[in-house]
Amino acid sequence: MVDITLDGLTRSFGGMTAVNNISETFPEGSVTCLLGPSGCGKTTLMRMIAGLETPSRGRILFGGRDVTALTPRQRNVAMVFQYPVMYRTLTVEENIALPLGRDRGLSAADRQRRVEEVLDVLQLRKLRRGRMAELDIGTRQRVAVGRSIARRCDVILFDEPTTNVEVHAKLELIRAFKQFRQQLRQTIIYVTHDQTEAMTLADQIALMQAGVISQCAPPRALYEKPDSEFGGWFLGNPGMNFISGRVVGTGMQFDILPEPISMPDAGADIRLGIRPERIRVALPGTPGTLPARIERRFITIGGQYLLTLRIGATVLRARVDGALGRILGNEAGIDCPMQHLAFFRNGTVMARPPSP
Ligand SMILES: Nc1ncnc2c1ncn2[C@@H]1O[C@H](COP(=O)(O)OP(=O)(O)OP(=O)(O)O)[C@@H](O)[C@H]1O
Repeated sequence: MVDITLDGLTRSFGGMTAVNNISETFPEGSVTCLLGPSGCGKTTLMRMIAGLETPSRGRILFGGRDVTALTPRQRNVAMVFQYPVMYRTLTVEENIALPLGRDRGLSAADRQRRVEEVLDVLQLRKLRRGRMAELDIGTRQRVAVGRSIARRCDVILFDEPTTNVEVHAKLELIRAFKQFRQQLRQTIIYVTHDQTEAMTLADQIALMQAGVISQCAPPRALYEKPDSEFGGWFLGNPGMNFISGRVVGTGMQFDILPEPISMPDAGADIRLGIRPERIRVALPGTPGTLPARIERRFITIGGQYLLTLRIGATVLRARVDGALGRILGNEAGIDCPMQHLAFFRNGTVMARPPSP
């Protein structure tokens, strides 16, 4: 097992910088998801780690060894792409075994043992004699994963492997991924723009924006304590609410709070953030709540309601369970508990948030 260190890694294309001076370490045996909006540099970063793209500046180290100048094979990495690269006329078993043939150090018995192990872990045993051409894309992708893990590389890189897979096969693939993760602890980098996938699979998420990693943290920590408004907005469906306030004396007044907050360095550049599910919504007039108008509502797949609320000049979104959502009219009472508030100055979380 190796950890992966990026040291000032940069890649420019002409005047455009796709990856900008990234320094980060991904621990050995962990799954790191590179997550971010389209064009933020995820694929370019992954291709550099793979050895398919040459950095303009900076170094890549595997377990402390500088691999920047090495080819993908010399780096001992395996890759799984959006479109699995397969030999369509070969069987599942033959496809998994193929890359093992290049390993001269493996005996025929060892090779077979590895294939059997992969067939078990990915639940492909029944399909072992099936030809690739006959399989759906989700199963083909599972075989591609099998090929990558059979080689026992130090590092496996996944580039949006579930993008073209239909939803049921996708769940199957994710289940298989988690299964082999428990058994073989290789270091994995997984590129995705699907936050649910990242939250499910990752030990840590490297959230990218415009060529940099804006935050790298375990999924829960990233969700609960984003470093930036970008993190609060990008994660969550819908993302965090951001609310501007008014400076009053030595504090700030926000429409969603009953009292001004004392803040010696108050300023219009400060915004308050709260996640939709952290807002307590109650029947109008409930003690401890402020009156809010319900402007819109719709029911979500899980049966919850997503409400658009107005309170003074502030509009925010909140989630409520179905039972309450059904009986609410046009008014509600809301309470935004202090422990669920985040404060941002110019888009960056404040190191010392104010207290009430
Ligand atoms: N070979 C290239 N030549 C020129 N520009 C490139 C090249 N490869 C990537 N870029 C640019 O670099 C930026 C980052 O691209 P990249 O594919 O890494 O982003 P991404 O986050 O993977 O996006 P997506 O989620 O859409 O795949 C984009 O603006 C892209 O147009």
